[in-house]
Amino acid sequence: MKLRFTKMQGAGNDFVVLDATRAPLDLSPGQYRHLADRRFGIGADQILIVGPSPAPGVDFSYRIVNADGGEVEQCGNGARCFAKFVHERGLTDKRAIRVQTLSGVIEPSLQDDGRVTVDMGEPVFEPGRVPFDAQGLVPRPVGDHVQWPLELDGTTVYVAVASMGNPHAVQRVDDVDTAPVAQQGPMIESHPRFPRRVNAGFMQVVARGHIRLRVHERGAGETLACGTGACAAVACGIRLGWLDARVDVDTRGGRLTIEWAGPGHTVRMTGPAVTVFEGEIEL
Ligand SMILES: N[C@H](CCC[C@H](N)C(=O)O)C(=O)O
Repeated sequence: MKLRFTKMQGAGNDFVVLDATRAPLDLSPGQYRHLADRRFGIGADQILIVGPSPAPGVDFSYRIVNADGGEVEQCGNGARCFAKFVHERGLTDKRAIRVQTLSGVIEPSLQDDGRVTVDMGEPVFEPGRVPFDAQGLVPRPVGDHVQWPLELDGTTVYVAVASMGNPHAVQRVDDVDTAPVAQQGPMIESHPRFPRRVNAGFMQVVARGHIRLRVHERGAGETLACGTGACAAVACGIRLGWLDARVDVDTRGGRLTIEWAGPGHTVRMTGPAVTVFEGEIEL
């Protein structure tokens, strides 16, 4: 079958976006993997499937599938690209759009400068809800948060854990450029203490309002940017006492700005969303 798609990127995190607002699309994990394949398919970190409104008061739904074919709960850079997509295709004339995801309703809004701001909801830190199995571990209190020791093949790293709808484990490093992302990323992603696996963040604190971040993503490997990873890193960094309420996050693919006023508040993320090309693929 012929499948029309739109290729988009948000700070270098790239997506194949499929319009399922008029007709349902149900591809297999193998077909999603093929679309994401950078040699035999189109190439992308994630596939986004945009669907019609699932309920009154919500404008659209959108599903996220990682390059490995697994469906996941949330995607921050994808949310910005979703908003640009529905606007550019005339599927809505709203600038603030409510969209249902597996982990709840989020609200991207298009800014005058072309960037998109998304209310990403509240971060969750309770280990059992990340989910992270903290059984038998002694946490290290830092600020008003904790870091957990994670045994990685002989070395111990200390991570803060948080969920933005999807799971994140964030560690502080001196320099992201020399951080062991390639070695530790896959070990953290599949560590047995994360029953749903996890996105592994490596954060360098440049100043209280500025970090550099690399993320080895669950189901996709290291991406040039991870929106939910930036939200999780900043929320943990604020609670650990290292960051202020507004932080510029420099990723390898571009800059995101994250704001969080602390527990009881939602996290707001602002960043770019760009359509690269449209095409059609024979599936
Ligand atoms: N790899 C993530 C999904 C995509 C998140 C990322 N691309 C973002 O911008 O938040 C996970 O398995 O939870």
